[in-house]
Amino acid sequence: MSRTIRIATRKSPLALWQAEYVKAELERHHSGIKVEILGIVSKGDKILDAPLAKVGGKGLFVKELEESMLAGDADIAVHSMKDVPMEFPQGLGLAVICPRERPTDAFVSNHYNSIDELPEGAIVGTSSLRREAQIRERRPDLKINWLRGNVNTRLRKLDDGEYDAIILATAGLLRLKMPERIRSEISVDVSLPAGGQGAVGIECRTDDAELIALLQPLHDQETAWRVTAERAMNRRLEGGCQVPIACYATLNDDNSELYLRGLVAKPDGTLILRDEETGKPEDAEAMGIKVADRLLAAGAKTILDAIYNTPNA
Ligand SMILES: NCc1[nH]cc(CCC(=O)O)c1CC(=O)O
Repeated sequence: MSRTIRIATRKSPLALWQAEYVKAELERHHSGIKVEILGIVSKGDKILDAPLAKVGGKGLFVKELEESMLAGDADIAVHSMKDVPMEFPQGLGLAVICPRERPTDAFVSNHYNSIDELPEGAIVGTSSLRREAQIRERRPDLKINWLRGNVNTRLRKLDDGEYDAIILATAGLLRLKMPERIRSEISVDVSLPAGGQGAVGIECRTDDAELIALLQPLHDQETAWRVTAERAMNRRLEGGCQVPIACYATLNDDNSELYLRGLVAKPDGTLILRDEETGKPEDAEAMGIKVADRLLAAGAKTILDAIYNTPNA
């Protein structure tokens, strides 16, 4: 088939890696198609000194890519599933979820090997309330400082000595070919990942059946079941990646059982509500909702309302 597929992407190194990955996979599966990458500079990439919520919120990056597809300038957008909002605009939808990279958080430091090795009062950089809460629960003595920017910027700030350690997604460091930066992978028992972390999704117009068919070989059903459960939980809790919510699902060896763990935390780590559910992969969505509802009943709503009502969040 001779068709050109245009990929809209942010121009950060990670976003470009994801776009190049999808381009290579599409070319591998379909000889004869052309794939072009259309880099879009986002407002969120230009304004780095303000909390993301103030520049337009968690969905800002995605919205600009969606506009280019709706305008007909691009055919697909490639997203990190962790950053994709729960609802899609009219006419757009998620066509494919690609195989997941390692979903863990990574401990990155030039002096220490793990959270437990950090000396008392050490400074840890992260701007994820999810990571902050879980670190504080384990190590209330540590100082957690704000850290934004793309992966390279964050690493430079670490190297400049502003932090004793920083926390980044393992997947990002592996994709950017910096495995040596990972001093240790943080166990999911210590830092439960964000919903969708490590997975890449492809969004396109829902009326483009030919394109959706071309994308199908990139789909990974195991990742899709896991991410579906995680996102269902997030959706019920109305959480994006700017809230202290973690959710992580795994499959057993023969894919007969899906195991979902979730938590909602006070950012200061003094209260972390945890819940879990086991079920059939086909019931992923219902499992996510069930865990979320139990967390809400246990007090998650009070925690989340307090965060949404904090002016600087
Ligand atoms: N919040 C930003 C973000 N969104 C996706 C990744 C990379 C890993 C992934 O695809 O989940 C990262 C970087 C990070 O959290 O360190």
